[in-house]
Amino acid sequence: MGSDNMSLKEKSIVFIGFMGVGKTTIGSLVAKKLYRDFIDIDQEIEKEFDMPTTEIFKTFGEKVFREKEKNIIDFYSKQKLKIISVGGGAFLQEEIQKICLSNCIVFFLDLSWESWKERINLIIDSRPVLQGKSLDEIKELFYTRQQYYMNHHSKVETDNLDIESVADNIVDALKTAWELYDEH
Ligand SMILES: Nc1ncnc2c1ncn2[C@@H]1O[C@H](COP(=O)(O)OP(=O)(O)O)[C@@H](O)[C@H]1O
Ligand SMILES: O=C(O)C1=C[C@@H](OP(=O)(O)O)[C@@H](O)[C@H](O)C1
Ligand SMILES: [Mg+2]
Repeated sequence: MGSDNMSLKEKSIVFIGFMGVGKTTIGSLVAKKLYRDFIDIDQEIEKEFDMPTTEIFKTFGEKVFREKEKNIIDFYSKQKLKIISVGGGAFLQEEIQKICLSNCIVFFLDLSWESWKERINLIIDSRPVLQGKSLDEIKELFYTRQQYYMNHHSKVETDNLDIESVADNIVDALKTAWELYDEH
């Protein structure tokens, strides 16, 4: 496996990080700025099941969701020039980590717990993993999950930055890397 035949510039970009850090919003904006296709893995899963994630969890269970998540990520991460946002639970699967890290450039969107908890109301209804949990339980999940996100190529700080600024920082970082490592 791997992507030895792909130049750095052709590699797809993958965004990882905890629920609500902005993977979908920022990924979509970065795609627009780079004139690339944007793929949100959750949206692809929802299209396949023709129902929202919360319904998929209720009807088929998390295991079925995770299997579909892996298959869709495997499909898109092997393609060139895509901007891909995966769900916050994707990197809990070692196989997904391996596929993304070997084929793509993986950006970890980092946000502190203090900033994250201000955002909870924006996402709670659409994230089945958070539902029925106390704030303390969510905090524990937040910190437990961080170890999986340590497997990345580049970390992006997002605290106190609006979506536009984060996306611009990512585009700048990519352009610098592409120039530095341009094989031609
Ligand atoms: N840098 C930011 N500043 C303020 N709000 C943000 C920022 N990034 C994302 N958001 C908001 O947080 C919510 C969750 O964003 P989303 O892109 O769905 O996150 P994820 O895909 O990581 O779960 C959205 O309402 C989005 O507008
Ligand atoms: O962290 C998780 O386990 C999940 C995160 C969600 O995506 P976002 O990270 O985009 O919210 C979505 O894949 C699903 O609700 C499960
Ligand atoms: Mg998302």
